[in-house]
Amino acid sequence: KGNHWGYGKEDGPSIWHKNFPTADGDRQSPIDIIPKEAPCDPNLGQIVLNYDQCTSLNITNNGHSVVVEFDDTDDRSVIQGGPLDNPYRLKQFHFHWGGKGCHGSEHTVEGMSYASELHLVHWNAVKYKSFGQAAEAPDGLAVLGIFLDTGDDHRWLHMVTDALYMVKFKASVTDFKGFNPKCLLPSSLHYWTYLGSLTTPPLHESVIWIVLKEPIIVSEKQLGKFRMLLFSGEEEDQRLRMENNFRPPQPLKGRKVRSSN
Ligand SMILES: COc1ccc(C[C@H]2SC(=S)NC2=O)c(OC)c1
Ligand SMILES: [Zn+2]
Repeated sequence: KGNHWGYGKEDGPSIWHKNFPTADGDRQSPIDIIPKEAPCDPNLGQIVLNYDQCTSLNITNNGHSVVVEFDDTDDRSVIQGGPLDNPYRLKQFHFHWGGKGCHGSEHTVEGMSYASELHLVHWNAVKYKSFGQAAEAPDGLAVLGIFLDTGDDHRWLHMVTDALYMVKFKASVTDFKGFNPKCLLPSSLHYWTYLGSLTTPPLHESVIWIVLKEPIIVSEKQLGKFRMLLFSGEEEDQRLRMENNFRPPQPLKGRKVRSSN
C-alpha cells in the first residue's frame, strides 16, 4: 500500500521517492563526510549528554530496525550544547547494519563505511508540543550518530543483543528497563554536524545531525545477533533476515559540514 517501504530491490531507498518525494530534497541524510571539507568551527561548543536519569521502557522490532524507547514525558534525559540552541529529549535509539561481513553504516567517511551505525534520536520539547510535531520542523530533532566498527566484544552491548531473541519478529516488543545508553558512547565526543533528515520514510528534513568521529568497537559475533532479527512478522510465511537496513549517502547540495575541535 501507499506508505509501505523497505530495503529490498522492489521497495528500497531507490524507490522511496515515488511515495515520499522529500527523498529528492535539499537536506537529505545520510551523507558522505569528507573531514578536510568539514572545517573546525571554534563557535561550536562541546555536546553535553545528561542520560543518568533516563528511563528506558521497552525494546521492539518495528520491521525496519530494533528500537529501544525511552520515557520522554519530561527533561530527565537530554542532549544539549554543540550546535543545539535548546536541550533535546531522548526518545529512542536504534541501529542500522549490513549483511555478513559487509558494511552497514548510513553515514560514510571519505567513502568508507562502518559495519553499523547507532542513532540516538532526540526532540526539541522546548519549541514543540510533541515528537510528531518536532519531527516535521527544521530544528525539531537532533540525532546523535555513532559508528560501530568490528573488533573485540563490546562490554555493554550484550545488554541489548541478549534481548534480541525476544523481538525476532516484526511488531514484537518486550520490557527493557534500566538501560543507560551512555555505556554505548566512545571515549571522545568530538563530532561533525550538519543539517539533514530522517534516513527512512517519511524522510522529513528535521534533523540536526551530530555524528561522533570515534567509533565504538563491537565483535562480529555481537553484530551477528542483529542479523537473526527478521523484517517479517510471525504470521508471514517468508522469513526475511533483517540486514542491510541502511540508506546510502545522499547529495550534499551545497550544505556545509562543520567539525567540533
Ligand atoms: C517521525 O517518524 C520517524 C520515522 C522513522 C524514524 C527512524 C528513522 S530516522 C533515522 S535518523 N533513522 C531511522 O531509522 C524516526 O526516527 C526519528 C522518526
Ligand atoms: Zn536511524
